[in-house]
Amino acid sequence: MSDYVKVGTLQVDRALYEFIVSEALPESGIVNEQFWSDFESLLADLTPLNKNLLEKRDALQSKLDTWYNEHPGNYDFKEYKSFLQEIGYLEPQVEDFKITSENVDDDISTQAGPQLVVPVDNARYALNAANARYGSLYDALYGTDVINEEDGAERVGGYNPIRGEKVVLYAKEVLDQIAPLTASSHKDAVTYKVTSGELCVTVGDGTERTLEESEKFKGFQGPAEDPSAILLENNGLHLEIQIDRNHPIGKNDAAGVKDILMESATTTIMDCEDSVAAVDAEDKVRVYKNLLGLMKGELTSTFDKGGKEVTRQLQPDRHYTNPNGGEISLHGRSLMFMRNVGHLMTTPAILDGNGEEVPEGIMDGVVTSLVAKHDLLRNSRFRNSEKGSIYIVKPKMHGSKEVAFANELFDRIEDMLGLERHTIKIGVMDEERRTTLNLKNCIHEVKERIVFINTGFLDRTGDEIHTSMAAGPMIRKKEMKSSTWLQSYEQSNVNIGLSTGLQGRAQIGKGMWAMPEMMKSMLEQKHSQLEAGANTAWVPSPTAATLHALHYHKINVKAAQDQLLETIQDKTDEILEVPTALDANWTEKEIQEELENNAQGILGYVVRWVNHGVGCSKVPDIDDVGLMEDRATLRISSQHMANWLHHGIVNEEKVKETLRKMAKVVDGQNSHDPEYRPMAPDFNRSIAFQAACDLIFEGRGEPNGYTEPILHKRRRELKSETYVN
Ligand SMILES: CC(=O)SCCNC(=O)CCNC(=O)[C@H](O)C(C)(C)COP(=O)(O)OP(=O)(O)OC[C@H]1O[C@@H](n2cnc3c(N)ncnc32)[C@H](O)[C@@H]1OP(=O)(O)O
Ligand SMILES: O=CC(=O)O
Ligand SMILES: [Mg+2]
Repeated sequence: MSDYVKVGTLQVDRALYEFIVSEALPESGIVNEQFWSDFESLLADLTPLNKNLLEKRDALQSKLDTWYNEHPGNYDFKEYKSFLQEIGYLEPQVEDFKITSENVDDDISTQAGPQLVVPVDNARYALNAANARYGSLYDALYGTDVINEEDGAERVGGYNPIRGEKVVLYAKEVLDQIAPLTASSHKDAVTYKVTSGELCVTVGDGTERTLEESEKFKGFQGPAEDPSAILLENNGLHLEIQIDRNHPIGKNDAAGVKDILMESATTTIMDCEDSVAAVDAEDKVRVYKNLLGLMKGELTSTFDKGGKEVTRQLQPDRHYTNPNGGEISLHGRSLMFMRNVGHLMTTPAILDGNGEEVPEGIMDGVVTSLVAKHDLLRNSRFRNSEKGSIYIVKPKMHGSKEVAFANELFDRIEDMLGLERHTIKIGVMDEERRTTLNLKNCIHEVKERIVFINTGFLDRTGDEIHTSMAAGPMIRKKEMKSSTWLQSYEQSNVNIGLSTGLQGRAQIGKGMWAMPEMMKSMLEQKHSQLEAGANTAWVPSPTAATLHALHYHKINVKAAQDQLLETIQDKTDEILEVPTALDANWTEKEIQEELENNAQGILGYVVRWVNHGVGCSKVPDIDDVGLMEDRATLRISSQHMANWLHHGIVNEEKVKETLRKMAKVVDGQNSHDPEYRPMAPDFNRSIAFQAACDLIFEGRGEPNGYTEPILHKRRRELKSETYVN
């Protein structure tokens, strides 16, 4: 139960108050009384603006619903577009301009590489993510389906040398592609050494080879004649050949190579948003504490792994001798962004003078910036930003006024925390339809602090369904990825990013690979995001980051972007193509399959969210493929079901029956967990099951189809029940 401390007119939950006063404020250069009084005025000034923006969202949605209802079936496109202009949904476009963001770390501005996302409330995972700047290629290959299990190469039990051999072969082929040797293969190497500043590789017949492009050799560790590590660089990404003839793998390798370490997650998003379940002050403090620990370099996590106690902490930087005998050091950790929540939710962690919950996005902005100020003040043994910037990702904004509001919030936070103007950088998620359509204007509002745009296609799909809910039944979920609106949205995002000068200053990012176990498919497909002009793209795990890094070695993103700059076109009309299936003639089997797949994903995710407070889960779909589910994927599934219900493709009874059936399946999938509370057979008593029902049956009326309001309400209900019992 909440216990509030009165500070001025604010009431601050004691847990949050104590965290701020005793952990976040000391050494930040900010005085307690001043902090709270500035926070109070900031809230007083900005809360009404935040509310107005949310009202505007609802007003526009209501106009859209009315319009679609008045224009059933195939409407006149020109008329539709004029209507969107009239209501201000399509904004008049600003004049051409270029962004001017300064003090952006190279990891963002010029280095192309994978972007990892991690729920920051999980310290073990968050530390793993921060440390995922470098990852073992051998482990990534051995542990995933990239290497097949044929001919005795199964992934079972202890180390399988047949599999190991395949891994080494694959990895050496990677080396041959990234840093080829003159007239030889790395497979033939027997020694690596450094002679007169050059990498010298002796092959099987005793001949000496070197790199085809000698400038790719950047450094080494250990003695030049017998190095323990060789550092290479290609397309701005590093990799390290690790040599140890006493190591179980190295001793069986002719050149003593024990592993190839790949520079992997160049940047990481420490997520406070869709992969996190944080519904009250207790939860928010857990999130903020981990962030503070990361920024002060003090976070540790101790856990049991394979029967052994392991303590994880941040990795130090990496040091090498350069070819000329000098020293070089490289970041040992991924550059961290912090994803704040959007403008929608309020939080009971602070109540304002009227006793009302304050906007959670404002609180996140203030507290995460305060926490990150410790990095700028060098209150840590490590640096996150060498350039003295704070990186915040702002999700779920609709249109340029909402981006302008985020800009104003950041200005105010900078004033409050004594930071220079534009110290706080912004990553703008292009994941709502109104932002996609007005992206140029959105970027313009933050042109001095923007450091990324990213196509969050998952939320964006949810918003596509919700916005045009009344237009008709939507195409099936799996068809969305190839639909016109989505493809044009992806292209338009890159076009606008390039034409507003993001190249060389900021990231143009693409979305999540949501099948964490399908790494072979990822390797086969995710390079297309780079070819489409992205210099970063999201991955769900460190292993995926290491494998995705291979794409950046193959593709020179800057060259791809330069080519795309030649062919920029306006895509507005295509983006406006609503993905309805007005003539659909689905069979009963297809309809049931769609329902069951959506229901399984919803229930599998929601049960862990509501009952266990887990915001991101791997949930099997009906084909038994484990999918990364977070609030954005939940938004899609629940809105899709709500849409088919609304248009009579399915009826309420059928949906309920499917939910009950799939709840039993999900219970079965979780039966190994002693903490798990089954949803069946007493469905009415399961708060998680009720939450899933609400998300579907009330989905049409939820603001922009977001799932947060229902999830928060139901999780709080469960928490209060647990405290009472
Ligand atoms: C639409 C959007 O907004 S997408 C952005 C939000 N989504 C995310 O952030 C996805 C992040 N990924 C995850 O949370 C997880 O990978 C999941 C939930 C998908 C799968 O988790 P699990 O089932 O626990 O994974 P699995 O058992 O295969 O692997 C666990 C190991 O991988 C590590 N791991 C998995 N994901 C991550 C991650 N994102 N960052 C760091 N480490 C990770 C864990 O630390 C653990 O290793 P450890 O034992 O050494 O600590
Ligand atoms: O946040 C990412 C998305 O796809 O949504
Ligand atoms: Mg999103």
